[in-house]
Amino acid sequence: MNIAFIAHDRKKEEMVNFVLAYESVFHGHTLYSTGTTGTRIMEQTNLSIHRFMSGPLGGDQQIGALVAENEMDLIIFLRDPLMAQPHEPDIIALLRLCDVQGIPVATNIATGELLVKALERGDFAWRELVHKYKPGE
Ligand SMILES: O=C(CO)COP(=O)(O)O
Repeated sequence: MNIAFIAHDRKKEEMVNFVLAYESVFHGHTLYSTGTTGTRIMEQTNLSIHRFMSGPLGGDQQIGALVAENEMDLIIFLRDPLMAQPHEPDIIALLRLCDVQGIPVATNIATGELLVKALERGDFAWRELVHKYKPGE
């Protein structure tokens, strides 16, 4: 599965702890992130992550491009609901595209945990079919 991690600054520690807790589940998947989030996770885990640009510089949009192509299977996006972000339009656009494609996206740790347990259980197998039967391929 293609999985993306994104966390706003005051949520980065929570993200690192979350990924550490489920590191064994994430091994074997293809991992993506925005720039700083990925750096922080890689510093503290043994996971290899493809890092896009930092969020304010376009990283959310780069992940959004994969969502638009229906390539992303799961997104954990720990947003900071108490701080305005300069790139708020990019964030809204990413979440909109997730709704367009029906991509599971967690915006807080509680939902993230449920989705990772579902991933572990094999509940995401339907996404294999999405990849297999993509229109035009
Ligand atoms: O701003 C972000 C998401 O909107 C996250 O970007 P960074 O991971 O580069 O901090």
